[in-house]
This record gives sequence, C-alpha cells and structure tokens, in this order.
Amino acid sequence: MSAVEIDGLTKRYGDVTAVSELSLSVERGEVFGLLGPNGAGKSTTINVLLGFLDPTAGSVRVLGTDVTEDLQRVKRRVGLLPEAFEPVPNLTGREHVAAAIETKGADDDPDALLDRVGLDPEDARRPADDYSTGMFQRMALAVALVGDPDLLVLDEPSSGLDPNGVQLVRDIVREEAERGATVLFSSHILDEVERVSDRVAILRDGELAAVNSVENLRAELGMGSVVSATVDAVPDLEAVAAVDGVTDVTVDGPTVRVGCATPRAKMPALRRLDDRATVEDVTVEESSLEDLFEAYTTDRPEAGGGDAGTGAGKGVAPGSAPDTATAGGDRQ
Ligand SMILES: Nc1ncnc2c1ncn2[C@@H]1O[C@H](COP(=O)(O)OP(=O)(O)OP(=O)(O)O)[C@@H](O)[C@H]1O
Repeated sequence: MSAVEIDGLTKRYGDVTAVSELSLSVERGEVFGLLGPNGAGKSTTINVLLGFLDPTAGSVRVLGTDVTEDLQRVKRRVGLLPEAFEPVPNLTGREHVAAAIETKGADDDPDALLDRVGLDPEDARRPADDYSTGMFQRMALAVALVGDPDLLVLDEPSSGLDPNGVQLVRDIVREEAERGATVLFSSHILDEVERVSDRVAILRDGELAAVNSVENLRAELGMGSVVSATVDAVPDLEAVAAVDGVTDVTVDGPTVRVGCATPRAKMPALRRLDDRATVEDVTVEESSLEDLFEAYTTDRPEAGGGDAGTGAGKGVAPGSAPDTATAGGDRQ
C-alpha cells in the first residue's frame, strides 16, 4: 500500500486552477520531494492531502485512508510542518510542543524534541511570537516530529534556516526515513532535494511535469555529465565522439570535454581518449538539479523528456562546456 495516493486531483480557487488532474503515489518509506516554482501548486496539494482544503475533483488517500472520510485518523499518524505556522499568542516554544504531544496523545519528551531540532532551552521558554524565523521553524519542526509519525509532511522545511539549520533538516529527514517513516516535502532548495530524495515530482502550473529519481530525470533529458580530461596533446576526437551516449566533444586548450548523456558512456569515452593521448587529469561534472529544474519548468519544445540523448535538452550541462570546438579536435 502506498503512503500517499493522489488520483486525478484538481483544485480550483474560483477561476484559478491551482492543481490540475494530478495523479501521484508515494511509496511507504520513501523520501519524496515535491518541486516547482512559486505558484506551481505544491502547498495546495499538501493542504488537500491533510484535509485543510477539499478537492474540486479527484481523490486522495493518505496511509490507506481517504482524507475526506476519516481526517482524524490521518492526522494522528501524520506530522506536518506547514508553510505558515501561526503561533498561539504568548505560548512558549516548549508549550507549543507540549500541546502537540497532548493533542496527539503521544509520550514524547518535549525537551528531547526541542534539543533534537537545536532550539536553545532558554529560547524554548520564551513566547514563540518573539522568535526569529529560524527559531520558529525549528520549533515547528519539533511539533511535526511529535509521536513518531508514519508520514512526515514538510512544506518548505528549510525556509528561514541558516546553513546549519538546512543541514539539520537534511539529517532529520534521513533519520526519519531510517526509522521507516515516509517523508514528503516541498522545496525550492534544489540541492537539498537532490541529496535526500529517493524520487521527486516536478509541478508546473498545477500539472505534473515529471516524476522520477533525479538520476533518471537527468538521463531522460540527456543531461548527463561532462568528463573533462587534460591530455598531453589533443588527438583526433572522432572515435571519442562516436561512443554511444556521447552527445558532444569540445576542446579548450589541453582539455577535452566529453558530454555524456548516460553514465555508461563515460568510461568507454575516456578509454578511447586514453588510447589516443596521455590523459593527465580527469574531472567529472554532473549537471545540477538547477539545470534539470529549469528544463522542466520553463517553456521548451519537448517538456517531459523522451529517450536518453534525444529531444530538447540534449547536450551537456548548460554553462559547463564552452563551445570552443567540435568533435574532430580543432583547437581555437
Ligand atoms: N486561497 C487562494 N485563493 C486563490 N488562489 C490561490 C489560493 N491559494 C493559492 N492560490 C493560487 O493557486 C496557485 C498555486 O498556489 P500554491 O500556493 O499551491 O503554489 P506553491 O507551489 O505552493 O507556491 P509557493 O512555492 O509560492 O508556495 C497559485 O496560482 C496561487 O496564486
């Protein structure tokens, strides 16, 4: 059984269609990233999942339960870090966490939870309405962790956090997944998503643009990697360019850059180069998730990909290989 099953979900606010015919499932134990630019529909999707909004059409099941049928059952088993957490006036951080423990009927130690999210004990005893954004976010994360939820839903968990806080979120996501929880989170911090997610869904204008592992999405777009090799003398490069999966070969001084659409192309290309010249140094640059994200969320002729190495997006990572020469070894 999936942890989250979204089937044909549409959500409209008056004339605005925030989510359109979205179908998606998140497996149990998965760390799943919901990605998309502002207004793509991430928060709306999360809010429908947790029963804060009714779907206009379609259905949503969370941990096997239809949220429109038994919301309380869902809420008991889900931990949520919402996009906007409203503090209760004058309540301290510790009291917020204690209240969540009581509401859920859990037996957590509030101080242990606050310690886990790195909220200073003195701050925990101050009213939460005086907190900085980062302190507040840590407290909200502690609230989400109450009761060891089966599903942890984190809406932009790193917003307002300093680099230590971002690392903390990453560690907590990993720890929760190791405990067996499913983690669904939305983020703009693409690097964060890439490091912790098993799979990601990319939303664009309320529609699902892609869902896959980051690695497979890269392969789908032909946004593989660039192997840069420094050689003693640049040879004829036609044989390197002919390797299956090599998208282009460029030369910059003593450096030969080979764009590879698939991981499997890297070694054969390098071997062919090494057969023809002495390779003195090698680096490999993977295309960043930024490139990937941009490819799926801005207009391009064939959004959605296709076979590796075909269609729009074919080529090496933007900006990583200057177009100084083409296969054949011409120097400029
Ligand atoms: N209460 C509302 N009333 C009307 N339109 C809304 C409402 N909430 C969201 N929208 C619209 O629905 C669309 C999706 O918004 P949503 O907040 O779900 O996107 P998001 O991907 O979470 O964006 P962000 O990253 O900026 O939080 C946007 O066009 C937004 O303006």
